[in-house]
Amino acid sequence: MKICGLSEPEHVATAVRAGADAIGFVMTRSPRRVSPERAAELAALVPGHVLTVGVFRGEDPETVRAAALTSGVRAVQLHGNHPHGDFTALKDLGARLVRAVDAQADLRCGAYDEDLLIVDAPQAGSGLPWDWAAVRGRPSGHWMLAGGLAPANVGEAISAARPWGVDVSSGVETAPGVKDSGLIEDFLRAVRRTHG
Ligand SMILES: O=C(O)c1ccccc1NCC(=O)[C@H](O)[C@H](O)COP(=O)(O)O
Repeated sequence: MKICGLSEPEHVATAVRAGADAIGFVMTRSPRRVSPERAAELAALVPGHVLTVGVFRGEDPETVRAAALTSGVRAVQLHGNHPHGDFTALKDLGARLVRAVDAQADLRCGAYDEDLLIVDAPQAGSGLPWDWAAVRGRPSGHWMLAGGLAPANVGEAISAARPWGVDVSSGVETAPGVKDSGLIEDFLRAVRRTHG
């Protein structure tokens, strides 16, 4: 269970307390953008058993590397059509590599030497639901479902796609970039309920 796009200590604390496995800091163009320095302050609040993830889209590997080192995140998530070479260039960073793509992409986790695959909506961070059932049985390895998930629909989405994990941002917000502690708790509770 990953909660993405956090920018306030209060919401980091809520996500950790409520049982998130991973927390994402968006360091690319977005209403959720935080600087690498701000991400470092937030990452320092996260205990070791929760993975901190820096989210990027379209930046070159050296920019990603610099931001990852400044922020101290333990994983980097490259969104969209990053070439295989970008993952290869970051292999020695010492961070886990996450590839986030839409359902049209190669859905084999590891095909780009990544450690984790996220299958997302065509428009990342839009909060728009998509046809989750269409990917059922297609991705291989460790993969998370994202895109339009929320407390009220995550159970249905898990049943439809059968992912290894789930990732949310807009669905735990009251406006783009404004997280809500109650919604974060509701989301994590709904996921646990689905898994019995
Ligand atoms: O959140 C953004 O604005 C964003 C911008 C650019 C690349 C990635 C971005 N977000 C990644 C995520 O938060 C999640 O992986 C996922 O897309 C969340 O989708 P949703 O729950 O529909 O907001």
